[in-house]
Amino acid sequence: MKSDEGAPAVPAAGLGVVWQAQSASAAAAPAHAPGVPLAELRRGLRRSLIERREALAADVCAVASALVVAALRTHFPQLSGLRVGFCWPMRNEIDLRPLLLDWLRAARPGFQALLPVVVGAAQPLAFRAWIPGGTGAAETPLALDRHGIPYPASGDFVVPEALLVPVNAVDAAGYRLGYGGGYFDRTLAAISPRPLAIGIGFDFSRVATVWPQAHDEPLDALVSDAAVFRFKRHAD
Ligand SMILES: Nc1nc2c(c(=O)[nH]1)N(C=O)[C@@H](CNc1ccc(C(=O)N[C@@H](CCC(=O)O)C(=O)O)cc1)CN2
Ligand SMILES: Nc1ncnc2c1ncn2[C@@H]1O[C@H](COP(=O)(O)OP(=O)(O)OP(=O)(O)O)[C@@H](O)[C@H]1O
Repeated sequence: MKSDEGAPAVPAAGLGVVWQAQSASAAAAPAHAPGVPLAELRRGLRRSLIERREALAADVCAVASALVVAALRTHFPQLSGLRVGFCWPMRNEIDLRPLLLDWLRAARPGFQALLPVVVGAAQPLAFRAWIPGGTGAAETPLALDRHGIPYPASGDFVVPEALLVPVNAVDAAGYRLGYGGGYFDRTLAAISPRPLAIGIGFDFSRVATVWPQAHDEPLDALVSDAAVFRFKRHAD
């Protein structure tokens, strides 16, 4: 299969799917250190999991990325025909670029790879198409945003149908912690219809609770290097 050339040899269908109920009660914070403000607990959890990931060796990150890519191919094949937002990896995040590049080369009608554009600190993210070199089409010029992350410097804004959302922590109900900017929560709340939201991260990012807040938007699924988790919606 041409599109898999160069990909590390990992089992494509070896990862199981776990269904988890996303109940209203799961959103109620369970017992925690009495007297410690939730914002502080969330900050501490975010910091410790980012530190754990940043301490990983490059080859560990590469293997985890290959496993996540294999699971996305197997369990979410519909993504290859959608407008898919993903993130340029930073600080040892899972690297999805080889997958998006494969899907660009496959050129299924309707597919676009989109990168976020930070428009403003309290704004939802916008998205622009990413076309890397070597696809035959004009390459998208990248610039660095206020956080030092590459983003497409020009092009129309495009509304994503699915978002591959990096997680620093994710809980049993599908709530996540990012970097504390609130960007993805604002983005998921702003786009209608709501895009399919798939969390992407290391399996050690899974925790019992992130003490979700009123503004937190739950994920539909999480793909880690160990399994695929689907968060079932309960009719509220
Ligand atoms: N690779 C990648 N790109 C992404 C995201 C992401 O999670 N991963 N984002 C996902 O939303 C957006 C960027 N969000 C970010 C939010 C905060 C910081 C940041 O550096 N925050 C400071 C602390 C800020 C504060 O003082 O509160 C830090 O972590 O040091 C970086 C990116 C869009 N691009
Ligand atoms: N829909 C929203 N409307 C207004 N403010 C919001 C919204 N969503 C999040 N925020 C604000 O953003 C701030 C950070 O939120 P939170 O700690 O959940 O970020 P995060 O999910 O870790 O960040 P990110 O999505 O950027 O990775 C909070 O102070 C919150 O009030």
